[in-house]
Amino acid sequence: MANPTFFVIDFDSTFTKVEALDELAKISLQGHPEKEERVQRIKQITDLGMDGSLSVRESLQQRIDLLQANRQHLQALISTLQNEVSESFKRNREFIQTYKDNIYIISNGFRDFIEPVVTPYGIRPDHILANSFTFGADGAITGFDPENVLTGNNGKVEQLRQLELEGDVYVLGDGYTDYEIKAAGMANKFYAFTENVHREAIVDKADHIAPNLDEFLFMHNMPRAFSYPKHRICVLLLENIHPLAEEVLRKEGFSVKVMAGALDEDELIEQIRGVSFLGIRSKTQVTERVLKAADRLMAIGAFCIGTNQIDLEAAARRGVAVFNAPYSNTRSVVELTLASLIMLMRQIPDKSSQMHQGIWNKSAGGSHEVRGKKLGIIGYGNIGAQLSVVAEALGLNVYYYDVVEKLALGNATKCRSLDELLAQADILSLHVDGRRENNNLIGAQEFAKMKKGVIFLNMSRGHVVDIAALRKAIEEGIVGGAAIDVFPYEPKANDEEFVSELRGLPNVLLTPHIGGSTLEAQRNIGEYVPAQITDYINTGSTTGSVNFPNLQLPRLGNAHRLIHIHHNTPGILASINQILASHAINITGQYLKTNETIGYVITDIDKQYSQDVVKDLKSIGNTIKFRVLY
Ligand SMILES: NC(=O)c1ccc[n+]([C@@H]2O[C@H](COP(=O)([O-])OP(=O)(O)OC[C@H]3O[C@@H](n4cnc5c(N)ncnc54)[C@H](O)[C@@H]3O)[C@@H](O)[C@H]2O)c1
Ligand SMILES: O=C(O)[C@H](O)COP(=O)(O)O
Repeated sequence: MANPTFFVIDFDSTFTKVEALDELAKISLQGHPEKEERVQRIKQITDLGMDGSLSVRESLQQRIDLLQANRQHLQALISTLQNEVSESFKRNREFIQTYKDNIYIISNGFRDFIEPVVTPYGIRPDHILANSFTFGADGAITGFDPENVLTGNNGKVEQLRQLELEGDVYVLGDGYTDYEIKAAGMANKFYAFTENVHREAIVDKADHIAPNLDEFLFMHNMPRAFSYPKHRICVLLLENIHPLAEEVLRKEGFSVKVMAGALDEDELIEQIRGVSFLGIRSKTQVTERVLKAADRLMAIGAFCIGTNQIDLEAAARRGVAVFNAPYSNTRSVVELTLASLIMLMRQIPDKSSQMHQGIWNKSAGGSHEVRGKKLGIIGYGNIGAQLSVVAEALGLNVYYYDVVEKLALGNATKCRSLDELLAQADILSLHVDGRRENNNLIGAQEFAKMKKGVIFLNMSRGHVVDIAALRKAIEEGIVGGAAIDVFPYEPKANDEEFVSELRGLPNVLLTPHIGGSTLEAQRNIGEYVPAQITDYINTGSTTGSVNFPNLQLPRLGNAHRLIHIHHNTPGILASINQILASHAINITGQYLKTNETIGYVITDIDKQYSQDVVKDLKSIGNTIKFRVLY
């Protein structure tokens, strides 16, 4: 900053999360018969003072009269306040220490408790301007020093005037008396500090809103704990993601918007602007068009297993990392698959609906045990393999087919081709992933190769099965029963009708894509994906990403981390290092990994460097994204 700049910071509800006199009331009125009424009354008086509806002097005297406090209570108050320092002040000590000669705490509160709270952070005692209590002979607080300029109306303004600061003055506070300083022309700008309280009347008058100290320091490019304030990171969560995800991400400090259903392409294009992290499930299609419109997108979290709904390649090309939750609902799908196949083997869908119509049809006809039957698993990945193990425990003989080499678990038998599997299975269960090549993997030709009366299940993706061919196979008796959980088109939200050729067919169990929809699975996913995303945003770690090279990074020590994402072309690492060398920068750690699409370079460097380095690094050819972390 060119001019000397002075920072005037309020104490109550700004430096600390709480109003000190409210806290003192809780302590001093302990056991008092009117405690609750008095505490409430004191809070009301505090608010009236903050809004500017009551004079400072009246507000102080009325509260002191109600408090009945003494010196001992003050000791307890100081301990409370030391634990209640605002989080963003706690983490930004470096700013306070660097600018200690330019920072003033100006408060209508009392030096008696302010000084022990703020000086450990580096605030100079002579830069604390506040009131002071008067005490009786017995140690009781009787009032305040009436000579102190801060007891009067416009006290903070008067105090500023007396300081005769020469330079720019920025005021950071949550109350009316802080705004008054700017209104009186004694400050260049007033920042409404809303980390602890959001007073509409004050926010309306402010030049800027500072949701925390991080924002203020970011705006002025001053030493700070976070390179980028977290509340500026916008998260959009769609498709009824478990509320735990929202809770975790909010706690992390991000701004979170939640929407219940899925969005179509155009709707998503409208919503995606400004979003840094998008959370979806299986329904929302993240296409190249969506990614093109995403001006700030850093990461996508698929709060499910499948990621075929996302154009992973296009996301990588645009430097957007994608994460999912493998294994998290695997067990849920396995349980539903097993339950469904038993139901179908006993013709329960029909029996149950007959019962609902009042028809008692007790008969063993067409009903079979699963024990000893051949279960054919198509796709022996995480779900297929777990199904294999649990199904064997039920006495099923497991056969499987996978496009990649997979070792058999337990007593399962590997088939060398899909046809080999289709020809012998009594029950066929699909657990392939939703890659494009699997479109209509099972159609008329495949049904024709199956045993007559086969039980057919699809819990993978809707487009993997030709639905018209399945309907025909059911009508012709090739398929003796089917459980279908996924469909080529699925309703966007619960209020949309489900339309399908499969409705009304005998011994067909239709479920609304709920294979992974158990509270256990959704809770796990709600916790797992936000953890991955925050790790990526906070440290650059890409462990578990499905489209970025996977790099697990050490915690950032006393350094800044440069994150460089580029198209995978030769020579980028050399260019990065040339630039760092030309600026004589000390590298404390460096990591590189590439995949077919992108290269990911992490460089930890000493904290002292000129901003030209950042400019130079951003201008390296083939750079996709660059950010600095600390
Ligand atoms: N119904 C639901 O609610 C639900 C829940 C979870 C997962 N799913 C779906 O299930 C799929 C499988 O999940 P997973 O965790 O087991 O995934 P996975 O990636 O571990 O397993 C998929 C397996 O299918 C194999 N495969 C792919 N195409 C094949 C083909 N044409 N023929 C034979 N094998 C093929 C792969 O090689 C892989 O081994 C997910 O991709 C998702 O689409 C659905
Ligand atoms: O891929 C998955 O995990 C499943 O298809 C479940 O998707 P959902 O979260 O949309 O139910």
